[in-house]
Amino acid sequence: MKSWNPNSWRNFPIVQQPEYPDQAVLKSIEAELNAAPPLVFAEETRSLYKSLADVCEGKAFLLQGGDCAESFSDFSATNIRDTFKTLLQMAVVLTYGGKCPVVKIARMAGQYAKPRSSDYETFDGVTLPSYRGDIINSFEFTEAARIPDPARLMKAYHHSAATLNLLRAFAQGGLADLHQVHRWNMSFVAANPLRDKFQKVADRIQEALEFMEVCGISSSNAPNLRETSLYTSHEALLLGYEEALTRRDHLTGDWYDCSSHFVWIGERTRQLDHAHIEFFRGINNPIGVKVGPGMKPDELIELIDALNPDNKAGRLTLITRMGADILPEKLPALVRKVQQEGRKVIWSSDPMHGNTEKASTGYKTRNFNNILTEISQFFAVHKAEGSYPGGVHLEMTGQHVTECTGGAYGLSDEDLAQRYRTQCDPRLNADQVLELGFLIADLLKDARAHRAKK
Ligand SMILES: O=C[C@H](O)[C@H](O)COP(=O)(O)O
Ligand SMILES: C=C(OP(=O)(O)O)C(=O)O
Ligand SMILES: [Mn+2]
Repeated sequence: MKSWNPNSWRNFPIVQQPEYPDQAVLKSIEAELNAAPPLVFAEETRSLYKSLADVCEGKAFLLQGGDCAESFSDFSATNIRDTFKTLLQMAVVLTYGGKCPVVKIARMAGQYAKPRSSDYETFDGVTLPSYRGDIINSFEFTEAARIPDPARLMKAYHHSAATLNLLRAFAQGGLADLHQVHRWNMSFVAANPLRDKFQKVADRIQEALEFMEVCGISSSNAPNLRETSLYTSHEALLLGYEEALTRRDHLTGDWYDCSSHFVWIGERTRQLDHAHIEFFRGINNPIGVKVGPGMKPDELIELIDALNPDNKAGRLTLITRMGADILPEKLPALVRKVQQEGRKVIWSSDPMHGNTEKASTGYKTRNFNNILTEISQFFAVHKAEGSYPGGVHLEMTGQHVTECTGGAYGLSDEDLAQRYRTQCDPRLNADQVLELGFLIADLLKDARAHRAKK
């Protein structure tokens, strides 16, 4: 491999980075971070890599989800717990309905940096620099709040550490025990028909557990029933932060970005000759890259070669985010090319970012039907091309928000004002996630039956 260092990205062009007024302060905080303990261990990252190799080979399904932008003000045990439960609930629906193991990756414990379409935003005639995520500046709409502040790197690190600590406790300390399956329901509406549907799944699982207990298999002797693996991820946009948390693993001598288990490159920063590709090629984490409608088949192969030159299963997840209308036109050629060239990748569908629209009431929103349509089209293309639809990537929360329209409750443009809380993009709420979970489970079951016949 061409020589690489955690800081070699600094010799490449880069976009979507803040301009800090005081470079000396930035340097000293980056040094402080570099001396701080890693957030994750390389060995954990390697187990995720292995699980993702299973996804790549069609033996498991990837569920990745969480906030568009985590925020310091929403940081609380309740919010972390509720998003965790929502992810678990969706995972159990997919595992049960799709008859398939599910690898769970949260967009949590580090999802603090945001690329923006525009450097400035205007409200009521006032124009200020855009909000770029809590690791960079503040959401508050004042001139002072929008100045990038390096102290926020340290704050993001500590918030990530505390979030991760709680997620590990939930995953291993009892809440994820399958016997707790009834407690994972986050539906807000008592009359939700899907609530009953979920209760039925939970009852069937409970019955199976009781039967297994009679046979001598219980939480006390079967760790798989008692605990789960939940990994973390974020868009590694702010490379100064990522560099500071990149460490050489003592066991293998390889470099890992220890800010989270999985990191991805966003649609706006994946230029082949730019800094993000340089940084990512040298870290040994499993990684992702967003693939929008502008991607060309040859360019995709170049990107894959840059990021996964050894063609390892599990290393690279292509997260397509095309838009419901455009996907059927653009995705087939990309899939065909990757198949022809024999590249091992995971195909995951982000049905959120290509379907953002402005509601008549002015809110940035996404419609449930468009989200579902993009996912259905994604499954249909992979069925036609003989490839494996390996996962979904969702912006979602366990909070009772009204940010995406549609779904079983038919949220309208007018309803959005009730609980519109996001600091960046609109998220699915727990009811909408559950609904989507059942629909994806059917698609997954069909995809797996189709593959089994081949
Ligand atoms: O989360 C993704 C991007 O940061 C987000 O979609 C950009 O939003 P904007 O178009 O409002 O800048
Ligand atoms: C920035 C994001 O997406 P994209 O890079 O696909 O626009 C995101 O996932 O929040
Ligand atoms: Mn987003």
